[in-house]
Amino acid sequence: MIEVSGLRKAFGTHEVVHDVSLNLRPGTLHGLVGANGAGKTTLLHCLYGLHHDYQGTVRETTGLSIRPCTGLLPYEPYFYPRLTGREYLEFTLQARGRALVDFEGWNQLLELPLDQYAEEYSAGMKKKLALLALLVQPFRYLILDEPFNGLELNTNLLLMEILRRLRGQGTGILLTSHLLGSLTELCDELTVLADGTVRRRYQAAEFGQVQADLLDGFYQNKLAQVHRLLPL
Ligand SMILES: Nc1ncnc2c1ncn2[C@@H]1O[C@H](COP(=O)(O)OP(=O)(O)OP(=O)(O)O)[C@@H](O)[C@H]1O
Repeated sequence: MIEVSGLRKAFGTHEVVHDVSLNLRPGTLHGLVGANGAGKTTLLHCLYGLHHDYQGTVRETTGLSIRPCTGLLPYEPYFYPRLTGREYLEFTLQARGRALVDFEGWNQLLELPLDQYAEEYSAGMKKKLALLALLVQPFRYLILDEPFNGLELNTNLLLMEILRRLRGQGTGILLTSHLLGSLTELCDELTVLADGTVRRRYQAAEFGQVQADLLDGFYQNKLAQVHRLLPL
């Protein structure tokens, strides 16, 4: 299991993650929700080791080093210029010292033009390529930052089934999304972040309360403001 304990992360003097603790267990789907700027991406980057200058601990409890057994889907995947989709996939395998595999089975699902330059893909195609690079190799953990964002409806439904299957095979998956319905349909556990702290955790049996907790007070205040700005 990946265990995060007492995590604090600042950019300069601005602390954006304050004393966050959470666990990611193998064979579970753990959703992370929170407003824009709540600290979700920063937390994921600390877990994956993209930030090292944090306080607290992030560890795999069996002693594994996290990065080699974990795949990260970044919020905005970046691709080197003049690299085709296929070359990018080959590069990601080689970078981890893995043998090349046949991509076609997975690409029958995502239907990418693998021989075109990845930098020329649409935003949704780039997201699919970054996902494909994770799906063609085995990982004990996956960290997915907004995996559904920008994907067409069919692919989102496929992705949900793929994530359920990976969970069934024992993968521990931590994902962020602003699509609450997708998270409550998919996840075993939700953590709500607000202003860099854990506001509340929910187990699946409690998911019915999440929408009311997250939205009702916020939405009623904003709705009153809309009515003030646009009186009928
Ligand atoms: N490189 C950086 N330098 C300075 N501040 C940063 C940096 N990255 C993030 N922040 C700040 O950290 C806070 C948390 O940002 P973060 O991207 O983690 O939020 P988020 O919850 O993922 O938001 P969103 O839902 O909009 O993606 C924000 O106030 C943001 O401005």
